[in-house]
Amino acid sequence: MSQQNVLNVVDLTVYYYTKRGVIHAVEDVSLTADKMDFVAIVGESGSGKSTLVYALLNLVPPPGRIVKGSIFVDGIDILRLSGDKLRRARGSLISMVFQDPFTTLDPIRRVGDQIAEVLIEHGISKDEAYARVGEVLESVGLSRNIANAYPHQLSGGQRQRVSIAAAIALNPRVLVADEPTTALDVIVQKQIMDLIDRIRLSTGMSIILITHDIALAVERATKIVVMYAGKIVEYGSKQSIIEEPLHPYTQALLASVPDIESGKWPKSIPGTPPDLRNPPTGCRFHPRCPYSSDLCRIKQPDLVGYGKNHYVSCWLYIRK
Ligand SMILES: Nc1ncnc2c1ncn2[C@@H]1O[C@H](COP(=O)(O)OP(=O)(O)OP(=O)(O)O)[C@@H](O)[C@H]1O
Ligand code: NI
Repeated sequence: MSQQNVLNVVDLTVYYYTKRGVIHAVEDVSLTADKMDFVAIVGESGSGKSTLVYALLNLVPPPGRIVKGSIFVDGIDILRLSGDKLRRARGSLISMVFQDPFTTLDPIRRVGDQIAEVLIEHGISKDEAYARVGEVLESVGLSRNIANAYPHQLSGGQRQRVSIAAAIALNPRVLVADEPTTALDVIVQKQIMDLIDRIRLSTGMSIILITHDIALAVERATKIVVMYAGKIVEYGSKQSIIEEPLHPYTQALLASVPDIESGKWPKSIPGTPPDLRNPPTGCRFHPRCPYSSDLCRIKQPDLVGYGKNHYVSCWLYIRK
């Protein structure tokens, strides 16, 4: 992996230690993002997508714990930081936009004060912070006057723009977003995605976005990460993944995208995702895989390179 990667995740493993057992939510995940990359993380519910991105900011809630791994942003390992250093890294190196802006915005404070506070905490003077608030609100397509509004006076789309403004106010290298548009209607969803893309292209920020919407990933991403049961099963440039999906799970996911032109119904993937307290042996997808063999039941396949910028974890592609 080159030194130039803005984000470099190495062997990240995150478990939840619940009373009913240890949930293997993210296991040995490695991935990279370059400047201006738009990485879409896809996979069924419960596959570990949110756990992975919360870990990127060292924000996994208890009873979750990062068991091992490194997360380098610009060469700095976020997981080796604590206290003030960690707080400063959040926001200036990597920051996050959540699904529901109500969870991040304080309902009883003006939005401008909330954005300014983030800047002041990072050592910026009050005057400079308020000047930056106006600027960053405009950069997300809002008027400067919005600074005086309270969150409830804004529409859902405006609120999400405010949280994006707060997240990018310190010009982080990486912007992480966990399904940032699911609470919004379709037209506003597109506007917010256009905004995120514009920010990426104008600042060079890397975007890491979780989505349930495969069509959105196909439309916007430069890289696609496919997660299944806490593991990356396939990962690569968007082009290579859609032109030549290798993993049977990726093939099934892409086949589940409704084909509007042909009027075909989407195919759902037979079976259900496994219980991560006791994941299947070998390849975690083997119980649902139409191609599974004895080897798949016994031994976990490594994530191996297949062509340029394309990695897959499947025995079908490993010379035995
Ligand atoms: N706070 C928590 N305590 C215990 N287990 C958790 C917690 N958060 C997530 N998990 C478990 O970790 C696994 C991965 O969950 P995660 O939320 O990361 O998946 P996801 O891919 O983001 O799912 P979704 O698409 O539904 O948002 C699941 O088995 C889930 O039940
Ligand atoms: Ni999630």
